[in-house]
Amino acid sequence: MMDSILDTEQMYAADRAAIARGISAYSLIDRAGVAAAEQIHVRWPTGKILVLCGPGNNGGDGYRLASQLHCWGRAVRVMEYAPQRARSAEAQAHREQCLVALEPLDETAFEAADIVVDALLGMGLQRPLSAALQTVLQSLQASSASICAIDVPTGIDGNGRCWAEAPLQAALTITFFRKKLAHVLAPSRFLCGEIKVVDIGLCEEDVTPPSYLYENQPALWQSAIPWPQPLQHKYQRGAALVYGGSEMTGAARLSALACARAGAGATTIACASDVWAIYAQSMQSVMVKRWHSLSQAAALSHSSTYQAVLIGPGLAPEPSTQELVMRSLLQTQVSSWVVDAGALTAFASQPESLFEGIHTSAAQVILTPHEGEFARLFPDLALHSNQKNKVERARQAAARSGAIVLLKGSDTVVASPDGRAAVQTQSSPYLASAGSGDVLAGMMTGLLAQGMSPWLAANMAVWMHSQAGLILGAGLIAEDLVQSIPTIWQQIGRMN
Ligand SMILES: NC(=O)C1=CN([C@@H]2O[C@H](COP(=O)(O)OP(=O)(O)OC[C@H]3O[C@@H](n4cnc5c(N)ncnc54)[C@H](O)[C@@H]3O)[C@@H](O)[C@H]2O)[C@@H](O)CC1
Ligand SMILES: Nc1ncnc2c1ncn2[C@@H]1O[C@H](COP(=O)(O)OP(=O)(O)O)[C@@H](O)[C@H]1O
Ligand SMILES: [K+]
Repeated sequence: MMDSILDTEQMYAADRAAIARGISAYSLIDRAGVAAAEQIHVRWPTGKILVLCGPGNNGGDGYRLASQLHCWGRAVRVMEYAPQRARSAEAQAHREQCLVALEPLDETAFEAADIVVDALLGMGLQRPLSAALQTVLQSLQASSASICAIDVPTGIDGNGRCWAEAPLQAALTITFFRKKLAHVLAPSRFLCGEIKVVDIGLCEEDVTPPSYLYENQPALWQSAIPWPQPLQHKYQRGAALVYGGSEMTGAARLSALACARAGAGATTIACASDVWAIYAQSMQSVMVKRWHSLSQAAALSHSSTYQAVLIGPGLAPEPSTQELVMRSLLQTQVSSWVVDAGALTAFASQPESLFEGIHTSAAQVILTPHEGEFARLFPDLALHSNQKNKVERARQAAARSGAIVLLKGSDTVVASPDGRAAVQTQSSPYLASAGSGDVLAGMMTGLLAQGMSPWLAANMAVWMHSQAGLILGAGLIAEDLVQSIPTIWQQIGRMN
């Protein structure tokens, strides 16, 4: 079973479940403090340590880890923020037992420390930081000390919401039991630096109901990889259809090549007859089929010739695209569909009709919007009009549309209507390049054509795409992503 990712509420609930089965709240802080001290000692074996303790249980962890580091002979100072504030009994107990002298917070001391441990505020943050605390964070950031955050860098809560003008940027973040949303979603993930998850005695059974949110890692889809079988011919490996546009013909070509390299045995581009020559001249392994009318185009996906269809890359966001999507999808016999780009924007004025089509269709659909396309289909769930986090927004969109929603970005989220969701946490900003999304959609279609379930194909494609971005790095263009797919397959092959 994969480790799940928790939101703040789920973490507090897991805490309560662990306490109910006999681990005391005092010992949770005890374990957290000792485990964090170990990590700090290993990462920075020498140097003067300053621990900043806040008024909550995050501060409780700070007192405990300071004592532990002191026992190991480290030079440690402890400074308190809001010491007079009422705290939990267990945080108070750890404060009283602290083996290091408690000093008032003094910003001039930051520069003298080699390592500053931020145990000011943790995931329980609920309101904007006071101006005084923001100033403390600013002087800490300006100092030359290495910053180690306990649970989360002060200024962001467990769900990744930012409550500070300038939250702290840590070099290392030590968190407990499981990663929280703040550790996987952008931009908070980038404030954490390296992230270490340590054990404090909680177990997956303490998370009830289960979170169903995971990091997108090979363990999620590895056992379902469609390796070709010795006796298969190309159509048994899987056939895919990619609808090509009439103006931006490059998009569908990139998608089709990525689809073929992802392993579809036969990939076909379908396009209007007047642009057939453009496609036919430039494609070799990919077949090109021409249609003369919209009904002919739609009919191509009414038979079971193909196992997967991709519609959208390079298609104009206009009524004819909307009509093509509806007419092809409603009567399709192809089980898996990817709807992307122009085919998403075509429904901007009436997203409900797309969702109705998806609910009515026999196909399983993956929608692959970036935030802009997402805002057109789900305006109330858009980034700046909804306070909810990206996982929640994608989950609601999936439930509403009946499709798997793959919401792109530096923290791509895949959410299924059944509630499962996954976040891609390792990626490359060089993927922000024209045509990169077309390659992603194509790879997904290739995996679907080979019979992978939409949930797994979506996640595997996102992972492969990110991996290609990480390997290629600076200078990559979408064509390179296509070229690198065999290397990614070799990498996956070596994992097995
Ligand atoms: N299983 C767990 O979740 C465990 C959590 N532990 C620690 O406990 C922390 C959570 O503890 P708490 O719930 O006490 O929360 P925090 O320590 O994060 O802080 C909450 C406290 O700060 C106050 N506060 C909230 N927003 C504020 C603001 N903007 N300015 C000033 N004060 C503010 C609150 O009134 C409360 O007193 C975690 O981050 C973690 O470090 C560990 O002790 C052990 C186990
Ligand atoms: N800053 C970033 N870091 C990592 N990946 C990114 C970043 N920005 C975009 N991407 C990825 O690059 C791809 C871009 O897709 P899309 O926006 O559809 O572009 P296009 O339409 O030009 O192909 C998506 O897979 C997205 O997740
Ligand atoms: K903290």
